[in-house]
Amino acid sequence: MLNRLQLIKNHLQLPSSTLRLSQTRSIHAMAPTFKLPSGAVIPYPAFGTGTKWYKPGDPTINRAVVDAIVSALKLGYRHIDAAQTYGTEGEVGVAIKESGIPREEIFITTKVYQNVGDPKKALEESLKLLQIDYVDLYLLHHPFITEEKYGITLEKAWETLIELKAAGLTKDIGVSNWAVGDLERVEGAKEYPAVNQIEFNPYLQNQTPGIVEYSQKKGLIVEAFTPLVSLTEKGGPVDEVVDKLATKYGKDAGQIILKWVLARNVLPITTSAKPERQLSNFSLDGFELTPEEVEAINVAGSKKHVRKYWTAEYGHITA
Ligand SMILES: NC(=O)C1=CN([C@@H]2O[C@H](COP(=O)(O)OP(=O)(O)OC[C@H]3O[C@@H](n4cnc5c(N)ncnc54)[C@H](O)[C@@H]3O)[C@@H](O)[C@H]2O)C=CC1
Ligand SMILES: O=CCc1c[nH]c2ccccc12
Repeated sequence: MLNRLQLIKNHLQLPSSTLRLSQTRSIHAMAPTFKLPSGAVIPYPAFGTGTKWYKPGDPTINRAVVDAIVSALKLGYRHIDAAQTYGTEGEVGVAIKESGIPREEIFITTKVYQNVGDPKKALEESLKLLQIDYVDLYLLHHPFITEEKYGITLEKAWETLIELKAAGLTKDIGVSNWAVGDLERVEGAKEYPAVNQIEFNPYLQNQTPGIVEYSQKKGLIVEAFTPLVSLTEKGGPVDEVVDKLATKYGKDAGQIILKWVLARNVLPITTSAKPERQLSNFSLDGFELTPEEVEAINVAGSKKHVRKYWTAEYGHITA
């Protein structure tokens, strides 16, 4: 089998069949499994198509975004995190076709934000852009849903996602940026969210008070966006701990942090335009952080608070 560095040099020439996840990830006893109510297991790390790639309201296909997604798929990523609001669902659809990887081998998440007033219409528009007839996971992008602003209540929006799952337009359903109080509002629904995608990293170990423990106790899979903020905003208290561990394990800082996310039983969503980083962020096997090393990052990270998203809504609450 090609070694990973050789892989990076050749990855654009990989045959369209490319690598199968089983070829690129040894099954490690410590590796968490993120199993959904449908029985599907969510691959990780997810490749993000927001943040770096935002183009809201711009329907033109950005080749650089397509190429980045194709590169990630050819390197072995099998989970794409999308959202209607990013404006990049068209690029995801083109990239899946160009990758030559069968659709059923790719776990595709998308989300509804601005047009949450009609989730069915929103999902149908997303499926058209993605060039697929179902998504694997559909999320309410945020909980700030009111009749005044969107013409629908949070509870009704959630019930609509339950209907969309029953109709087969999505295999599983969940939420993003929800706090404990939001989850309590759908406690009595026919189905409960399977996923809560939140901002999570050493500098934000609870996006809102108690949300990680509450979500995991209730059986939700917690997904982490912005896991690498301590790298994108260097100079914080985790740097020394992470750098020492990177040296100890012969890995880069990104791999240490993504491994820390997994050790917290949270699924990381990250992104990069660089194939080398894409490969590095995907290569998370072959080592495990000890509980003491995980705790060292917990403690160091708790000394600094960074929130990048939803500050208008959540402010800078330190959960
Ligand atoms: N549900 C929501 O409200 C949100 C969801 N997301 C999702 O999460 C995805 C990832 O979010 P990000 O903040 O971009 O994640 P992130 O914290 O992984 O940051 C990615 C950035 O880190 C840098 N980077 C990547 N790999 C690196 C490495 N190995 N070493 C050093 N630097 C590295 C690159 O500059 C890259 O743009 C988004 O694309 C989107 O899909 C992001 C924000 C909010
Ligand atoms: O999901 C990404 C974060 C986000 C929060 N608000 C907006 C608005 C438009 C695009 C992305 C986002």
